[in-house]
Amino acid sequence: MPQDAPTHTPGPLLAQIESPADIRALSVEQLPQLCDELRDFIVDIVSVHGGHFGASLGVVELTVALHWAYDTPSDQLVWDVGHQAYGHKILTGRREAFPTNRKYGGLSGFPKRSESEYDTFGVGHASTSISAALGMAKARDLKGTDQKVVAVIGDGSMTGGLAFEGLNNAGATDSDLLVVLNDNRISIDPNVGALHEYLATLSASGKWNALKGEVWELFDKLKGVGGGHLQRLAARVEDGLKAALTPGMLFEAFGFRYIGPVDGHDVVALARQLQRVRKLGGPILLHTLTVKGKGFAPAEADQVKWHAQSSPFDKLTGKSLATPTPAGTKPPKWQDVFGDALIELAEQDDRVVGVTAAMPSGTSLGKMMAEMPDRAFDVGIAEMHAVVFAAGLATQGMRPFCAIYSTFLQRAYDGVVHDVALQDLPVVFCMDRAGVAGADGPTHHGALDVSYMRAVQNMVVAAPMDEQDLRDLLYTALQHDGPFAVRYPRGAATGMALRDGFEAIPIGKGRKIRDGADLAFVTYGSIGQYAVEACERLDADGVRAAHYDLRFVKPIDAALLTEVFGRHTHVITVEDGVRDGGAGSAVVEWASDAGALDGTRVVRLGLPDRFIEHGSQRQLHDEVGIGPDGIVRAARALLGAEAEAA
Ligand SMILES: Cc1ncc(C[n+]2csc(CCOP(=O)(O)OP(=O)(O)O)c2C)c(N)n1
Ligand SMILES: CC(=O)[C@@H](O)[C@H](O)COP(=O)(O)O
Ligand SMILES: [Mg+2]
Repeated sequence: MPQDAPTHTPGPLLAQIESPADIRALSVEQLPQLCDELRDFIVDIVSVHGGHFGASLGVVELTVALHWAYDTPSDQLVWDVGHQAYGHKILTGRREAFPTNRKYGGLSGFPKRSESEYDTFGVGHASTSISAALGMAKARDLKGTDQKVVAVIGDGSMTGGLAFEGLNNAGATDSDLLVVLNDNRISIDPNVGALHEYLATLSASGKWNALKGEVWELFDKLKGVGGGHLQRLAARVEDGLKAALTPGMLFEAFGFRYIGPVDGHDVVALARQLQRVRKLGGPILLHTLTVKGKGFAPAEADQVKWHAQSSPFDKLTGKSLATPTPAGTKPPKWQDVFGDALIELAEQDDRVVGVTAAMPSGTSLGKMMAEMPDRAFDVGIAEMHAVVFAAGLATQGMRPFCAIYSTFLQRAYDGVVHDVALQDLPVVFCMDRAGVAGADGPTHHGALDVSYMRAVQNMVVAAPMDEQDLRDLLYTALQHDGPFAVRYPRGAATGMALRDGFEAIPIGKGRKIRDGADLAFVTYGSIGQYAVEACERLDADGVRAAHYDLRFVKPIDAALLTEVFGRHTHVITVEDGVRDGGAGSAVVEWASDAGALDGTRVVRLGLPDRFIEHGSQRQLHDEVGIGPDGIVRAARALLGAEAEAA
């Protein structure tokens, strides 16, 4: 357990739960107490250590009821996204380790197969649970075993196309599969789309459900009396009425037996319901209604804010316990620089529109949605759709800026290639959370975008070293008549003074940050700030390093690299992304093609060819050697090795 993780005391019943078998030993009447204690424990831990919050509070009863009614880990429980699985982790042998959640070397914030046999499927990205669960169910059928498979998916995650692909496939099979639709009527931000509206009508169908009972009773009576003609007529009317009025008709049409909506906070009723459902066969969808943040008043009142918490808070009032930063001293977040710049661009140019896939707060596109609701679109958790939708907008002369986290854009790669680049459409990919994302870990690191974007024909691929450059690159992208990708990281930018307005940057033009005779750093993106620090530290050693900021990996700045390779025999490239195919590769490929490599040693610093776990961004940068220490070390090693060889 990391050293700085204080211990927390669970309630008496929770303290006895070492595994779900202990939950199953409880009577159903004891479950409410277990839920109360579990909820308190989650609040206790997150109030000190931070993490995702509202979603786990909302599924406390569902989690307890599932582990009570199902025989986990033999029965397979698949969580979608997994940010709501804190209760599951705590109940499945990880209570004592839970204070290490999301910390460097500690538990993962998401279910992870290597962490526990109860984590049946690794998650972090949304909408995968139904497909994965169906795969497990099919494997079971093929192997002739009899375990049950349950997918738990939220209403937001259900807006993803992948979820529908899973439903479509599952509903056409006779495999036993339970999908629990945990409907709390919110995503990270307010949920959107027609499905959201549909679910709202189902949720409101409580009155109909009551009436329905009476209507079906009447039909049963009618069928039991009178002659055959009356019975047949009653049966036909009943079928017709059911088809027309049954809540969940959409899911029934997908081949699922729909049950619900049920109160997801009545743990006793829910546990009994699940016990009954476990005995049924075929694809079933159980629709539970829950409240995100349940039981913690501030989180219920502001569900967007309490989706996750990064700093400590008072566990009674919710008041932040973080040391306040004096006003005006906090550098802006990269995402806000983007969000503000986009509004300015949109004010200047009617063609500018914004697109996000369910991340208005995270990308700060929400600012434009608030100011220009007609020109900024949240399309739901639907990255592929977002990209193709943007492509469609671009065919009609609009200039879409697609703000998508680097990691989530992976899901839309075919749209990037087939729908945007191949048609040379002017879509701007604003790839937020590029580089290591931090506590969310490997599912969320934006590790691959430099490599995957570099490979795409027609694409301009850029990254700002500071926020002035981000603004200017966005402006440059707007002037460009083809696809353009720009990446920037999670967290705070430099805090530099920004000039008014924008300046176009010639496409493919990097810049020299400083001269130096002993070696050259060639950096790509905001990680270049570490090289600035490294240069200062090397100065103190009497090593004079030059520093070049590439800005573009495609097209790459041939003039700048001609200077680098013309003047230096020691070059270190630095990037916050995988080394394979990344900016360093681009530099070496250019030098090789240009015949400029001759005698020059190039060291490429970046993410290695393995998945990087979670921790703070700085811890992870240091781990892989792209923090200031690592850069200085690499420089000394390179120069030292040469000195030794001489
Ligand atoms: C592919 C993908 N896109 C976006 C996200 C970011 N994301 C994480 S949770 C979430 C909202 C999920 O909403 P819902 O399924 O309703 O769960 P809730 O938080 O309401 O419990 C989003 C958009 C993601 N994890 N994966
Ligand atoms: C679970 C999920 O995908 C999001 O909640 C994600 O953790 C948000 O990350 P940021 O905090 O970087 O917006
Ligand atoms: Mg939801």
